[in-house]
Order: sequence, then structure tokens, then C-alpha cells
Amino acid sequence: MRLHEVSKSFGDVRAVDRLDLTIAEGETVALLGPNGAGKSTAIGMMLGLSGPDSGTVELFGTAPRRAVAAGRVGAMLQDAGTVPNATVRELVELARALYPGPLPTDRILRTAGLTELANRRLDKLSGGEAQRARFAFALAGDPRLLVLDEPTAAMDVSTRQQFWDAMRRYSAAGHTVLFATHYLEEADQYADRVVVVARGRVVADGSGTQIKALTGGRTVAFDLAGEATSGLDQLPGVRAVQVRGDRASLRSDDSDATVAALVRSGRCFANLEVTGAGLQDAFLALTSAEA
Ligand SMILES: Nc1ncnc2c1ncn2[C@@H]1O[C@H](COP(=O)(O)OP(=O)(O)OP(=O)(O)O)[C@@H](O)[C@H]1O
Repeated sequence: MRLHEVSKSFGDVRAVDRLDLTIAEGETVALLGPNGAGKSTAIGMMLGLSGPDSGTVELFGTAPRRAVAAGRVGAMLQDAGTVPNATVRELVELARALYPGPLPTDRILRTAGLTELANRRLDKLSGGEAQRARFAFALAGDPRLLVLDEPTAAMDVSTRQQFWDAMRRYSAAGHTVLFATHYLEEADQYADRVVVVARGRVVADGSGTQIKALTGGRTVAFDLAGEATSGLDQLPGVRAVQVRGDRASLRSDDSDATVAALVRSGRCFANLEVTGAGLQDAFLALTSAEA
């Protein structure tokens, strides 16, 4: 899949701004960005639901609409509805009828973790189960590329886990998956590659580990135990000091040196904690750097 210099505006809002993105077959890629970053607009163009104002979008070497019509792409969009009175199995059969080379029904149900729920009516499913039914619908045509727009929005932790287990079964077979998410831990955990989008542009592209390394550093936090904050910014490695109530958080490039110096200083402190920069930190730093 290839987007080259793609832009799209809605009135004065430039939703996607000269976006360049190439995804190779077999990759699992997370499109990570805050609300309004342009993820859904970019996905809409990848699926041929709307055209770019400028730039080109190609799927499997052809126009998105043609690739979608040929059954090479399955999609699960944010606002997709289902058929309330049908059962899960009927929905899957309906989806299969739309494609030239669909997967067998039982395999779709198994991959989506719906075997036990095959005869359940769609309007009796929980939110997470309904999302898995949409996932089954997207899988039915045996697509080479699966595009998921915030697939786990509104799912609780265990339902989310079940969903990703199902997605893993699919990607393990060598299929390409692109998913949009706000959940930073999800991007880090389930994607081979994380593409961070802000204001319609790619601001970082790499593995979760690489994205974290871009901001680097650790946080050394402790209770001040009544001591003043003066001198904390002079400790070795410290780049920034933040104080909330009685707790200080030091952003440090060398947390070992910072902690050693803190101990040597003879200051009182309590509840010392050293944590690595999470993807959340990296994400905030990267997107605010663009502001
Ligand atoms: N049909 C539309 N008409 C007008 N503005 C739109 C339309 N679709 C999107 N936008 C605007 O384009 C920008 C990008 O929106 P988009 O939905 O692509 O972002 P997103 O990253 O998917 O956000 P979210 O995570 O909230 O779904 C936003 O400012 C949004 O308000």
C-alpha cells in the first residue's frame, strides 16, 4: 500500500497534509494519533471511500476501489452497523456471498473467536462481541490487507485482549494489517511498526521501542518528605524538574547518576521510583514538538 504526498482538506481544515506512507505485505502497522490527527480521513482514502485533493493512493499496484472490489481488502470502520435480526452465522454467510473467494464459514468464526456464538442474534451481542462480528465480516473475503479503524474503542480490557488474540491469528498467516488507535500500549504491543500521525502528517515511524527511544530518558520520582526543591535541577543527568504537591519527578538522561547523587546529597526522600519513558510520553513529546 502506498500513499504519496496525499492531502485532503474539509473547508479550512487540512485533515491530511502531504502524507507519505508505504506498507509492505505481511506488516502489522499501527496508525497512532490523537483525536483529529487525520487517521480516519487517511483510511477513507486508502479504501477508496473518498479521493485525495492531491497526491496518489495505491493498493496492490492499483486504485483503492479496484483493490477493494477484487476482495483484496477487508475493513472494519468506526461506525459500521450490522443487521439486527440476523445471527452471527447469517452475517458471516452474507459477507461471504459478496466475495469471489471467501474463507470457509467455520474458519471465519474460529478466527474471530465466535464459534460458540454462531447462532446468537447480532442484537443480543455485547459491545465487544459485536466488534468481533464486524471483524468476522471484514475477514470473510480472505483479504490480503485488513484495515481496522479503532477496532477496540469502547471494549473493556478482557474483551480487548480477546479481540487482539483473534487479530493475531489472522496476521500470523502472513496477512497485512493496518489499524488506527489512540491506545498507545496497544500500538506498542500488537504492531511491528508504529506510525505516529499528528495534524495530518507522519511525525514518527518505527518500532514501539524506537519510538520510545526517540524521547529517551527516565523519570526519577520521589516524595520530598518536607525538603525544599532547590538544587534538584543541578543533579547529574536531570533535564527537567516537575513538582506536584510533595512529589518531585525528575526527567533524567542518566537515572543511575541522578539517584546516586540524590543519595550522596543526604537529602531526605521517600517512595523512590525510576520508570522508563512509555509510548505515552514519546507520543506527547512528538506531537507537541510539531505544534
Ligand atoms: N467530513 C468531514 N467534514 C469536515 N471536517 C472533517 C470531516 N472529516 C474529518 N474532518 C476533520 O478533519 C480532521 C481529521 O479528522 P479524522 O477523523 O481524520 O481524524 P482522526 O485522527 O481519525 O480522529 P479520531 O481519532 O478522533 O477518529 C479533524 O479536524 C476533523 O474535524
